[in-house]
Amino acid sequence: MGAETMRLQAHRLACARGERQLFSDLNFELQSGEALWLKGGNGSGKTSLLRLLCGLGRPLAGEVRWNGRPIQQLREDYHRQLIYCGHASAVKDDLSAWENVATASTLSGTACSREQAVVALVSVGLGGAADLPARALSQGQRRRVALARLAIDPLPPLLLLDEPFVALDQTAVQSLCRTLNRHLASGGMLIYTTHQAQALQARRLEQFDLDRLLPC
Ligand SMILES: Nc1ncnc2c1ncn2[C@@H]1O[C@H](COP(=O)(O)OP(=O)(O)OP(=O)(O)O)[C@@H](O)[C@H]1O
Repeated sequence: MGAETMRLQAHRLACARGERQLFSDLNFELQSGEALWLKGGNGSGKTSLLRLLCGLGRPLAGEVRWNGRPIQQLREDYHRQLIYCGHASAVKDDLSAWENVATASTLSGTACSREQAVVALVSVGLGGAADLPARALSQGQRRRVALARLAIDPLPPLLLLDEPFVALDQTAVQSLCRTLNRHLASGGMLIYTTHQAQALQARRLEQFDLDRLLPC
């Protein structure tokens, strides 16, 4: 990741879904080694905000900036800087668990062998399912397949994780926390949602509660 200081900024962001405006004038800045915990009740806009931050959604107003430049200008250059792990895990039914991990890693710029993918699956407690087609896995297991990508180094600097701890047992939660803490300690950045506090360590760990934003 290098010693370069990275910076993600949300600048006066406003977001609407359907007829409803979820938030406006939302601002924050995140730098290397820092984490942001997005809090808020169901429907408060956490997923919508993560989608704006990774460029999958367009804000009603304001902009997301990476190292001072709007992400709309950076496009692929920005996408290579991040992993977005959404609610609905992007796992392909026809591929085996290890093929899913290797494909996700390769597509995000880190070549991955079968052996590396299996080691990553072991770290999320799924080593025994490496050769099973994803369609044969439970929702929790599919989630672990998606998260196994995070166990393959090097990771891009920015991780955007929507409810990463859901459906994981205690061992898998601890393993994921270790991975995320390593990422933060090496200068990576993390934005995540969760309804349960986790033992994450960062140079700065901010909480942002979408329920506490002023009504639009
Ligand atoms: N595709 C869509 N079209 C219209 N409205 C949507 C769409 N997706 C989400 N919404 C609405 O936007 C609001 C915020 O949804 P969002 O998924 O961002 O909330 P959340 O905080 O992530 O919720 P949860 O904790 O339940 O995952 C909700 O009221 C939801 O109904």
